[in-house]
Parts: sequence; structure tokens; C-alpha cells
Amino acid sequence: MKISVLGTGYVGLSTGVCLAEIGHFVTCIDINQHKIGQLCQGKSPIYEPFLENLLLKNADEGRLKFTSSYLNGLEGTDIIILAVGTPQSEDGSADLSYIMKCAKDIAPHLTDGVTVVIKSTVPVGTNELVEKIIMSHCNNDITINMASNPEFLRQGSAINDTLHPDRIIIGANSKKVADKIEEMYLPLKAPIIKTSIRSAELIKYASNAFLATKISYINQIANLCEMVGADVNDIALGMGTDKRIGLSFLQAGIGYGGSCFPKDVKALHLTAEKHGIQFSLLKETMRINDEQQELLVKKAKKRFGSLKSKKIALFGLSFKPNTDDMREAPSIKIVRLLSNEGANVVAYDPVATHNAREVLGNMISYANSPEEAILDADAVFIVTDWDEFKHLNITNILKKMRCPIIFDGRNCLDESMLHLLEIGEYYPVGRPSVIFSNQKSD
Ligand SMILES: NC(=O)c1ccc[n+]([C@@H]2O[C@H](COP(=O)([O-])OP(=O)(O)OC[C@H]3O[C@@H](n4cnc5c(N)ncnc54)[C@H](O)[C@@H]3O)[C@@H](O)[C@H]2O)c1
Ligand SMILES: O=c1ccn([C@@H]2O[C@H](COP(=O)(O)OP(=O)(O)O[C@H]3O[C@H](CO)[C@@H](O)[C@H](O)[C@H]3O)[C@@H](O)[C@H]2O)c(=O)[nH]1
Repeated sequence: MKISVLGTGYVGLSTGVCLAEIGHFVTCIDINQHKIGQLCQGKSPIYEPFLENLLLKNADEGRLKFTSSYLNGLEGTDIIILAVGTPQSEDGSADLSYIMKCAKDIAPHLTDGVTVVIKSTVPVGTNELVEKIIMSHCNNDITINMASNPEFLRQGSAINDTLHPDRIIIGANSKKVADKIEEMYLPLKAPIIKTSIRSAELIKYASNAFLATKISYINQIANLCEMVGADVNDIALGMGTDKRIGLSFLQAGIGYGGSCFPKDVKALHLTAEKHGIQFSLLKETMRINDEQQELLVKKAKKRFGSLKSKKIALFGLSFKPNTDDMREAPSIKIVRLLSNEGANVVAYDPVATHNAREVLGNMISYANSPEEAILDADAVFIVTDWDEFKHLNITNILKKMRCPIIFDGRNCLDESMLHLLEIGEYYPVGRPSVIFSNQKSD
């Protein structure tokens, strides 16, 4: 099939590359000419494992092209996939301006019978609005088919998630349109769920808000664990082994961030409110998450009394491992709180430093390695659970501190290695803290 993908962000680019990989002829279109320039040279503008290799392979084999011209990019296409951003507006609702502008701009280039698929996360009813905009800006004599096909990939595992999805949701108002989209995905051999357009739109928000709520739930259990001397890892295992609950998204820590959960929970809450439903459960999900992001600073204040002039080494800046994305990263709030307390922050992240500089500027210093970050540090905050912090000989590095005081916001330090710390303090989330004091001489 000939497919055009609008938007070459995390979703558009991963989708375009993977659809080419399964044999389609794909043109990715973006209004950001700098991005298109990079992509035409085979460079991925984002850090996403396996993306660049697959991009180069499919471009070389002639199935993947990039352009910023709608005229060239939409010519003779069977399916158009809209994957432009829908960020948060000031009032918390989804900002649909990019998708509406995109609809208006592509309209004059559409040909009769083309299928327009919305992959971006959009509030229920958006497909109908987009269809209206397209119909009022296209040639009068054409018909188009609209469909909703929300995306569930996670950053950091986008390629794997796209090639091996748990399910594919296709929302369409006719069997013919749904079958066409199913045909596009057939090589993936993934379970397909066909629904109405409105249901498909809502499935996306319902899924993200549920996962975010699961995280806030376990985080609140973690807080209780700290009060009663229980261990949240044991609780998560004990709960999650029940198939009805499941083990995933029960990792306690400093809360969720990223380009999706924060904005999508807010948007769903607002949609519900707009329709007279008080979805206060989601309000709590958000409140717990806001508070959870303050946890490490609160713990450090309790430990040190004052954080004024303390040097804090931050391990990790991105909102999750395997991505350089800083959108809504908990590190941003942590840095602001630490700065307000008069602490000095030095941060190390394996790949996100460049993007972090744009958000945090010179509020903090940036180190090139964990070793550099801990020089003269009073405490370490583990903010992102990069493998490097779990496996590497991180305990050996921390051992170099005079007295390592570690606040592990992701419970990711390998506890079996902690005995290497002859002296020090380890404060995980929702688990008993450990104080080491010259164990060797004991
Ligand atoms: N990031 C994720 O993990 C993820 C996962 C699932 C769903 N989503 C949803 O997918 C959508 C895209 O998210 P993203 O993170 O990929 O966004 P992004 O911000 O990374 O990328 C959006 C891209 O769209 C381009 N764009 C804007 N207007 C355009 C236009 N008129 N024509 C062509 N290109 C245009 C921008 O230049 C940008 O490159 C959002 O609705 C998001 O909620 C995101
Ligand atoms: O048990 C957990 C799992 C995740 N997180 C945090 O939650 C955030 C989001 O993580 P994750 O869901 O893995 O990454 P995203 O790339 O944001 O993916 C989510 O958001 C995407 C955009 O809508 C959806 O497509 C995905 O299905 C959905 O998982 C991160 O800050 C994680 O650290 C936790 O704190 N505990």
C-alpha cells in the first residue's frame, strides 16, 4: 500500500518506519524542515532504540521517503495517517490546533476515496470535526473515509511496541474502511479490535488514565508502607501475581511523567466534566502524582534539616529510561524544588542532557558521568531508572563518596550490591531504608 504519515515525532516516525518495514511504501511528511533535512540524511531527530537502523534500511530499500511538501507526499496515497502533536492547552484540555491546521492544509491535495486515519490522541468527537474541516477545504467532488486508530507505543520501546502490539484498535463507521486499515496491519499478525470511531478515541484516554491511576495507587500504597514498615516491592508482587491485577505498572517511585500520561489524564478529566461526570478518581490520580514528585526533596530535607548549599547529584533527567524526552519529566520539578531550597544540583543522564539544557538551562550543572556527578556530593537522587544505574558497577562508584546518602526514587539500585557500601544511607520509596555503618569491622 502507499501510505502517507503526517508528523515525524515519536509516533509518526515510528509508525512510518515500521509500516515500511512490513512492506508498505511510506512517505513521512513534516512541516519542520530541519527534521526532514535530518531524516533525509538518515538521521533520527529523536533517541529511540533501533529506530535509526530501521530508518536507514527502509530508506535504502526504497520504501521510506521524507518530505515537507504535501503535494509530493500525498500524491497517489491510499491511506493518510495523522500523527501530529496534541499537547496540553492552558486549561488542561487537548490542544487540537495542530491537527486542525493539518486537516485544513492537506484537504486541497486529497483525492477521491482516500482514507484519513487519526492516530494522534484526540478527545472523543474529534474525527467528526476533522472531517468537517477537510470537507470544507477540499475539492467539492470527492468523498473521504475517516477512521480512528489510536497508538499505544511507549517511548524507549517504540519500535518493538509498534511491530508487536498487544492489540490494534480500529474505529470506523463502515466495515469497508475498517477492513482496509486491517489489511495495512495484516503482516503484524496482531489482535485487531474494531469499534466505532468514538469508542476508539475514548479507548486511548481510558487506557492511559487507567495506567496512570495504577501508578498513583501503588505510590500511595508505598507511602503507607513507609508508615507501617512494609515493603512495596513485596506488595506489588503479591498483588500483581493475581492475574486479574497484573504485575505491570505497579512500580512505585516518584510518579509518572512524559508527554502522555499527565496531559491525557487531565484531558479525560475535563471531557468527563464537560459531560456532567465528576471523575474525581482522576483528580486524585493527578494529586497523588504531583505530591509523589516532591518525595525525594521532602526526604532529603528531613534527613539534612536544610538543603541550603548541599550538593545533590541527580542520576537521570529524562522522564523514563531509553529516551531523551524531557516532557513533564519529574526531574524538572525536583530541580526547581532543590533550587528553591538553595541546593546545588549536578545531573548526569546517559542521553537527555542536551534536551535537559533547553528546559533547565543553567539552573543546574551537567556531568558527563556518574563519577563526575558525585564529586563532593552530599547526596545522590536516583530519578530515572536507566539500566546503567541498575547494573553497571554503580555501587562501586557510590562507594567513592565519603558517606554515600542515596535517595532512590525508582527503587532501582541493586540491593544485593548494597553490602559493598561499608558506610552510607539508602532511602528507597515504600521500602525500609538501610543505614550502613562500618559493616566490615562488625
Ligand atoms: N509520544 C508517545 O509516546 C505517544 C504514544 C502514543 C500516542 N501519542 C500521541 O500521538 C501524537 C503525536 O505525539 P508525538 O509524541 O509523536 O508528537 P511530537 O511532538 O513528537 O511530534 C509531532 C510532529 O508533528 C509535526 N507537525 C505539526 N503540525 C504538522 C503538520 N501540519 N503537518 C505535518 N507535520 C506536523 C511536528 O513538527 C512534529 O514533528 C499525540 O497526539 C500524542 O498524544 C504519543
Ligand atoms: O510501574 C510504573 C510504570 C511507569 N511509571 C512511570 O510512568 C511514566 C510513563 O511510562 P510509560 O508508560 O512506560 O511510558 P510512555 O512512553 O509515556 O507510554 C505511555 O503513554 C503513551 C502515550 O500515550 C502510550 O502510548 C503508552 O501505552 C503508555 O504506556 C514514566 O515516567 C515512568 O517512569 C511508573 O512510575 N511506574
